[in-house]
Amino acid sequence: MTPLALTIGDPAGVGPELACAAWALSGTANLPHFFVMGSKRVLEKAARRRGLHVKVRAITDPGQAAAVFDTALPVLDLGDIEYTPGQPTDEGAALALKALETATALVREGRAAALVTGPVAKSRLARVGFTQPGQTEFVADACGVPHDRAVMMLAGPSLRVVPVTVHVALHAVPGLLTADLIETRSRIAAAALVCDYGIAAPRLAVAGLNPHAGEDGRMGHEDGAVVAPAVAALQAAGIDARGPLPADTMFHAAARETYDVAICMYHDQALIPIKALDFDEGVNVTLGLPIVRTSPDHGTAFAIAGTGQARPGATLAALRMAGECAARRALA
Ligand SMILES: NC(=O)C1=CN([C@@H]2O[C@H](COP(=O)(O)OP(=O)(O)OC[C@H]3O[C@@H](n4cnc5c(N)ncnc54)[C@H](O)[C@@H]3O)[C@@H](O)[C@H]2O)C=CC1
Ligand SMILES: NCC(=O)COP(=O)(O)O
Repeated sequence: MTPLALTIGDPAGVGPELACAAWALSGTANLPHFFVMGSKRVLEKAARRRGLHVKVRAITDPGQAAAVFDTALPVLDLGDIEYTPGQPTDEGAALALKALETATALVREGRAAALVTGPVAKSRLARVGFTQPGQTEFVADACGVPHDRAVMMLAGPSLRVVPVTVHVALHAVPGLLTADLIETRSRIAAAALVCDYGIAAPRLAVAGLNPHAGEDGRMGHEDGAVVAPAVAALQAAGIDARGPLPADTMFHAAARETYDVAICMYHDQALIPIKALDFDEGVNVTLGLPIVRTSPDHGTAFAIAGTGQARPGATLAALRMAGECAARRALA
């Protein structure tokens, strides 16, 4: 009954209200027990604004969450702040960062079963001392895992995708892509699909970088020079990998049946198809870590925070997936 730790995210975003909505739906959605790392007052205000009757109860230790969860949303309280939905502040970013740091430490210590991070705005966090490109790299650093071995995967009912390069400018992508990076990230993804998702022999579809996967070098050299050698190395290691495949025909329904994960060369090549297909159930999960970490696929959605329009599906899916992966690891 070790609970999951859910961070509140940026208080001005949709994180607090979705934490409350998830608790309110936890019975019907069959969610594992969780507690929020954040602010009792912020959660209470967010629930009220959304018209939810959620009792929020402060706990002092994750071990108390199970006894509280059936009647109230447990929170490890980091204090109150002034906040307005949709209007991010440095104070709010500092609370989000503190929640992330504290929750990550608790999961590392085994006092919470997995980390589920609420949405934060990276540009706001950077103003209060956050040095990493995203929460993925923050958690990797906390676990002592090099950034190239902490692999972002987005998973939904229709598709799983891994972006090999992530939060970098598009013009930098060709220079960053190496056969070694593609192979390393693909191997970590394949291993995680076995351990955390119970897929005995994962099938990897590796996208090309250029249109038509380079069209035999007429539309760019990277597919032949970088992606193809990575796929060959994966195959030589006994991994069921194919590619480089033209990315434009990888994501239609019949194509998706032929693989378990699409290895993509850059952020939008991966995230556009999954957010088009599975936005309301998409989970961002970090593979290759000693702890389980998931997150809803969406961001802070400042424009709709506090309006009641934010849909909770991705948060529910992130909690559920974290619980399932943690349970599978506990049994291994
Ligand atoms: N896991 C995380 O912490 C993530 C954080 N971000 C951050 O979020 C901030 C805003 O990013 P955007 O690109 O605008 O993405 P976003 O996901 O916040 O919003 C994109 C669009 O989707 C809508 N939307 C988002 N979540 C929704 C929900 N639960 N229900 C209904 N509609 C929803 C928004 O209203 C907006 O129209 C950025 O600062 C970015 O860094 C973005 C993605 C993931
Ligand atoms: N586009 C995905 C995203 O922004 C999530 O990043 P992270 O904070 O989970 O590293």
